Amino acid sequence: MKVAVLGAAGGIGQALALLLKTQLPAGSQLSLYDIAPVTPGVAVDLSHIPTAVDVKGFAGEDPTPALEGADVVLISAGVARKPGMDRSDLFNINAGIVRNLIEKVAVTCPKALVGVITNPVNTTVAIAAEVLKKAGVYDKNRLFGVTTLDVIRSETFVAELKGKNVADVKVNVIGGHSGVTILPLLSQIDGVSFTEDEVAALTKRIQNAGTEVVEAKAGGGSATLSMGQAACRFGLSLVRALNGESNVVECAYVDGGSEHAALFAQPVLLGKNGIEKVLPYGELSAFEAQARDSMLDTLKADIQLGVDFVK
Ligand SMILES: NC(=O)C1=CN([C@@H]2O[C@H](COP(=O)(O)OP(=O)(O)OC[C@H]3O[C@@H](n4cnc5c(N)ncnc54)[C@H](O)[C@@H]3O)[C@@H](O)[C@H]2O)C=CC1
Ligand SMILES: O=C([O-])CC(=O)C(=O)O
Repeated sequence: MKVAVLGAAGGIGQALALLLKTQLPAGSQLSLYDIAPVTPGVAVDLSHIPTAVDVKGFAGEDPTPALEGADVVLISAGVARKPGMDRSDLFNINAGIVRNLIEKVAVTCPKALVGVITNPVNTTVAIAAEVLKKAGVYDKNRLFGVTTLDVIRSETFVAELKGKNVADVKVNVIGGHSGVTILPLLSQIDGVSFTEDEVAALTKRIQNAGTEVVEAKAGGGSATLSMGQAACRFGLSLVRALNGESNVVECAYVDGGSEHAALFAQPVLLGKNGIEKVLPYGELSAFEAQARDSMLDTLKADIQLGVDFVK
């Protein structure tokens, strides 16, 4: 199994690479790529950790050597927010970065499962899909926007608020990955109930959690460590499914035939070819149904921006 991380010298990339080095199954290969010249050194550093995961690092303009033979590609290359910015403000720089990287994926490892972390995810996944279509290698079951951070935040905040063991709290988050498009399905959590005020406040906190980190870091970037953990969880789920494990389910932002938008985050069953089945997200409360419906204009506009960028 070979996992490639693009953007591997960055805040997310290094945290993710560390977690993968310690948690990938024995015999896996970890391939790190970044334009930053330090990247081979990041790989040497990780290679001193005693696990049976082989790490190689690549820098420079061309990601091809890092992508050769990759089964899973996780992309966190690009710029991060500073206070006062929206995720959409990252579009100008990150759109081109994702397009260029996916062009290489399309040529070098078109069958890989690709997880896009780079923001604005609502748009960068649309860009990735269009680039893969143009190259004639698009398989909607193999492309994912990584929204796992919204899931782990929801689980953490709910456990904190309700005094639960976080290991027992499971939350699905649907929609997209920015502001009002992030919709945690709090009404469905087993054994937990909320007042209307709690639902409103908690939903808002989850939607603004990225900004909470950006402001706390005060110009030093956005979530990197929690995102490293989230991306590791998602990447390991892809690996487990590729290895034939059954019942591997994650929420992700996918082209899953949603009635709501061309790309929509919801739970998916993962298998050897990526998405095995898009799962229904279940019944919504009145609050959630209203929130879902009112996010759709924003989500569709974000997607269209990506489609237009490639055309
Ligand atoms: N999906 C999600 O839930 C989240 C997404 N993000 C996004 O992830 C991205 C990365 O964030 P950080 O790691 O904190 O940023 P960072 O600035 O620490 O790292 C980004 C890395 O990308 C590299 N890079 C830039 N252009 C590249 C290219 N063409 N090819 C390869 N590498 C390239 C840089 O050299 C740098 O090492 C941002 O767009 C951020 O908004 C951040 C948190 C959560
Ligand atoms: O908010 C940001 O810019 C980074 C991000 O996507 C998150 O933390 O959810």
